[in-house]
Amino acid sequence: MSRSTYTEALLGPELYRKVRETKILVVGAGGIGCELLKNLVLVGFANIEIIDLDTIDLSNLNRQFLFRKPDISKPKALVAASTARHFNPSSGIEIHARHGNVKDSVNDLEWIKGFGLVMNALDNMDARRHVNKLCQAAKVPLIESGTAGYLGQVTPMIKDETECFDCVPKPAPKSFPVCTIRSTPSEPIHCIVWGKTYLFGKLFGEDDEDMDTEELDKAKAGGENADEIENLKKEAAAFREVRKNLGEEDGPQRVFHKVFNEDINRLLAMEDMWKKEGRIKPVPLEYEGIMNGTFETPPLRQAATQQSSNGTARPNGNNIGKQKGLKDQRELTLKENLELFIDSCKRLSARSIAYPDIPLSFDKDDDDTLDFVLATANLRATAYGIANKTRFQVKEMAGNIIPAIATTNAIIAGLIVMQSLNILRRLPLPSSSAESSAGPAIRNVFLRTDAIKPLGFSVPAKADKKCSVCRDIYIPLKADLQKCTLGTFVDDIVRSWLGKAEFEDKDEDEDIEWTIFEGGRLLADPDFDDNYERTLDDLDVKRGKMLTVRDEDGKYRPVHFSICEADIQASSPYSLPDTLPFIPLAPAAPPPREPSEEPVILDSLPPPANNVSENIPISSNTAVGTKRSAPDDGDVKATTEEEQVSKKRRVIVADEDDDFEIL
Ligand SMILES: Nc1ncnc2c1ncn2[C@@H]1O[C@H](COP(=O)(O)OP(=O)(O)OP(=O)(O)O)[C@@H](O)[C@H]1O
Ligand SMILES: [Zn+2]
Repeated sequence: MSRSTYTEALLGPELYRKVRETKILVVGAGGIGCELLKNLVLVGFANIEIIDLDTIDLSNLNRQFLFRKPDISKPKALVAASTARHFNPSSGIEIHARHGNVKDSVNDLEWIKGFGLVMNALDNMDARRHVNKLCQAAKVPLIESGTAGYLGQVTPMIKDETECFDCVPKPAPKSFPVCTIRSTPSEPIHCIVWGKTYLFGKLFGEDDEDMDTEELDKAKAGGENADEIENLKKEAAAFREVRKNLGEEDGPQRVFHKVFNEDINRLLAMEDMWKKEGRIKPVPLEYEGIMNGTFETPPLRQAATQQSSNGTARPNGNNIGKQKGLKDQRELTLKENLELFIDSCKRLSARSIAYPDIPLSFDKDDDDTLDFVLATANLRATAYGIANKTRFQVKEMAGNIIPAIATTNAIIAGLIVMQSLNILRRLPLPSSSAESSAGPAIRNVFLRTDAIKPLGFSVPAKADKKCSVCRDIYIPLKADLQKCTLGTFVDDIVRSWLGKAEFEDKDEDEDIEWTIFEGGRLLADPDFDDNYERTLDDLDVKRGKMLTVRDEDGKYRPVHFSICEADIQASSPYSLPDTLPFIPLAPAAPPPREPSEEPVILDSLPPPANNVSENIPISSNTAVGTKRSAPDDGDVKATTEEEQVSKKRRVIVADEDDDFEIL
């Protein structure tokens, strides 16, 4: 009896053949990816490609069971494949492992079309969106998944049948007004964000004066207190001074004095600022007093508001330090925080001096950076009468950690395989030319903390008609980029070829005018043909990118020509599909976006370590509101596609990078 006898009997010969023949792509070899790969191999999937950009870290070993200690620093995808292969040695399984970014240009539309089914096991929005777009463009079914602590989710996404990843608007990640962070914190998280994104950056990160000024000017324009903003500008200039002296013996002590004493005194001098209801004045910290135990710790703000404005002084924290328990889970005394501040400053400044060209950045797993943020946040919290946090808590909050639980990942990986079988039932055998059939219903599956019914199911929603990802038109364009000019693209491909396509509700004499974009760049429009002579290569339109074609009136859905590897046999510099697309009408333009209530936001935290859940919004690692416009490039108009479109239509179109979430 062979190893596959039972599986074959269970699935039936036809489904089992599909399992053997369908080419599967797994994106991510982390917590879910490792479990998934192991399951796929055990079920008998025989043609798998797995891609991951990362190498194995010690912290992965507690839940990514395809890895062992000697594998640390090796590429995840390669090790995962070589371990998993042995689980089913007799079955002729092929696992093609790739160490790389799924967003690399070689992973183009033609590449993704080579798969029968794609499974995401990712941890960030950016990559999820990218794979979603590729799958929608190529019409390849995608199973999206994620976990967050005890919660998890599996969501099949099938073109024209279910919503796609981008159909659902994503909530913006938590952000805070700049003045709350810089001048008037009221919660521990405000102090942590300040230590991690502001003070850390000022002392050890990239010193970007322009960005700083720009941020503060924006805050002022957005209505924040003008005096306060001027004050913050002075403070930023003073930082440049202390940063220079950080390496000296008393450098950290001078930073302490500036930040926790001088700057606080300066803020206190701004009487108006403290008149606002609910604001509690901070207390400047004193180095000598803390060190010799004479400094009187300010009362906690709850106590201060409940009692008189004088409040009751907190004990000096000397008893706190004697608490029992794990080292990381006990609260430090004020003196310990100060000592840790000085010590971590020294460690970090030694690193900065040793490698002056490499700006440091916060990493929850880097003890020096975590110690600095811990001490800084607690010192600031003390000055403002805010409760202190333990090292464990600061790590969790600063690292935006949602605990990754191996069992949750394992359950979700199992559910992905169950859904993949449902999808395979309706797909034709790769070796047959039949159309896909209406197979069993596919379901979104949720793992939740309900002891009676831990699994929930829902029928996937239909695609949102307005979704700019799954409702647009995608066309593979195999092009010799050194030969194909933009003029050829506009005249031969857009006007002649696409012009012959069927357009919904098009009048016979309607003459469509086109605008061409690549990502955020406007390359051509009816009044702008300066780039016509340039080749696509010269315009940096490379494999994996898309040339987007929009009609001037915004009547039709945009058409994206996805650049694929040139067909070497073709005599022409480009080749197109045999059939012309049908171009539907665009949905009505969205209403102008309301200005946000909080004019200036400070991006706070990086993406969480793990994935998704039913109710927990999880942010991307792309910075809030940043536009990835290309560098100015000759005649190319370096402006965003959205800006151009919105100018033309006088409609403000939401930048998709502003919206993150996860489902
Ligand atoms: N663009 C990408 N291309 C390929 N792989 C990616 C991409 N983005 C993320 N990944 C991979 O997806 C996997 C997600 O796994 P997981 O959520 O368990 O994260 P992790 O990095 O292993 O763990 P942790 O974040 O907790 O340290 C990671 O191995 C990561 O390298
Ligand atoms: Zn969609």
